[in-house]
Amino acid sequence: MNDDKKAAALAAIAEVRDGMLVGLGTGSTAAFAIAGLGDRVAQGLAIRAVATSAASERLARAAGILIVDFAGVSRVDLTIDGADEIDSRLFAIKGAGGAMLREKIVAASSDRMIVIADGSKRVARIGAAKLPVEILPFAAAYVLRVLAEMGGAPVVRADYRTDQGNLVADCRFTMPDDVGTLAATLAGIPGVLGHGLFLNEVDAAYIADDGIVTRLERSGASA
Ligand SMILES: O=C[C@H](O)[C@H](O)[C@H](O)COP(=O)(O)O
Repeated sequence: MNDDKKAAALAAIAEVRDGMLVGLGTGSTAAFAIAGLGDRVAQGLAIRAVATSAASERLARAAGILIVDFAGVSRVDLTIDGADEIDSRLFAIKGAGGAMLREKIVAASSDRMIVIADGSKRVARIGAAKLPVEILPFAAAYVLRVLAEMGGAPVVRADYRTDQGNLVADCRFTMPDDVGTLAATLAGIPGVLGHGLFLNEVDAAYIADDGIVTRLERSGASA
């Protein structure tokens, strides 16, 4: 599985060119991309990067990648990130590592966003993975009530805060056909700061099975 994570990551970082501002994802698959980019930087690749988590920022700095503060960045050239599930529509569930809020912001700012994954993440339709929801602590009881009333059976991660100091509740919704309505409803709950449904952000996916990397493009093209 790790070999496939690495294969997908190395295929995706081949898209990174000199001068790019690169969004660095979070998680074990993104870590392979960060390490691979570090190797290319050591060989002369000139890039700057923004990180979607404190953990990825640490990894990137240790790998010799120049990190800039995303607060001053309005546009990223290319973001490479992992996912917990991805389907052929390039709908993804993210956030098992709790980084989905920053990940979605950086993805939204990116001209191109690539998901990298081993084949275990590829599904016919997203929905089996837990759907993480980031909650302002002040709003916790109210938001948890609403999520429960929506059928999400929320479970708050114990002893856990996001990089922004917020709570995460993992939900189990029966994924409707109209998943966009679920995404919009969740985003509209006062006190919800973000959630792990990525429906519009992913432009391409590199998915590796037994060393064979398949590229899916939002247009439907595959290589
Ligand atoms: O919050 C975590 C991120 O969304 C990760 O990109 C996602 O959970 C995939 O992580 P991994 O590559 O470790 O499976």
